[in-house]
Amino acid sequence: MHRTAVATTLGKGFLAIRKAGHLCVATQTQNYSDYTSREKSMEVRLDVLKPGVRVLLVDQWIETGGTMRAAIQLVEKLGASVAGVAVVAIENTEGGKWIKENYKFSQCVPQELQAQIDGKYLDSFKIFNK
Ligand SMILES: O=P(O)(O)OC[C@H]1O[C@H](OP(=O)(O)OP(=O)(O)O)[C@H](O)[C@@H]1O
Ligand SMILES: Nc1ncnc2[nH]cnc12
Repeated sequence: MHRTAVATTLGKGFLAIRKAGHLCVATQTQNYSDYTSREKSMEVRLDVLKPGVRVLLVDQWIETGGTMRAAIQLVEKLGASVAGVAVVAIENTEGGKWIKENYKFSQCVPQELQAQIDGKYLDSFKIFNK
């Protein structure tokens, strides 16, 4: 949902990378595994990403980094380039660190809340226990 808001705010086009099997046009597929350790595939239509196209990858959360790394591979396999990675939250994992070290990166969560993100529990959730 927020991906489309980001595209609109930046005045750029939006392209969805989807769970495999949902698109009815020719696609490029990328296999990957995420925090569930299950084998998954994502895909993107073939006719948009090409050399010269710059892509800002947007997602809510990076845990192992498997999903974002697969999206990066998909974009790069088609010859486009990753302009940056923007997420709401990123965990301080090996995969998370790799993304931050290798790509222009932005997250919404401030540094002082990082320990809560890594613990997967925000103090603000406590209000729901009242
Ligand atoms: O870094 P990783 O270990 O790969 O995990 C991150 C992915 O997991 C979450 O998606 P989720 O599986 O909850 O699916 P959804 O947000 O599309 O419902 C999140 O939005 C990322 O896409
Ligand atoms: N949206 C999310 N919230 C918490 N942990 C996650 N791990 C992967 N995605 C997540």
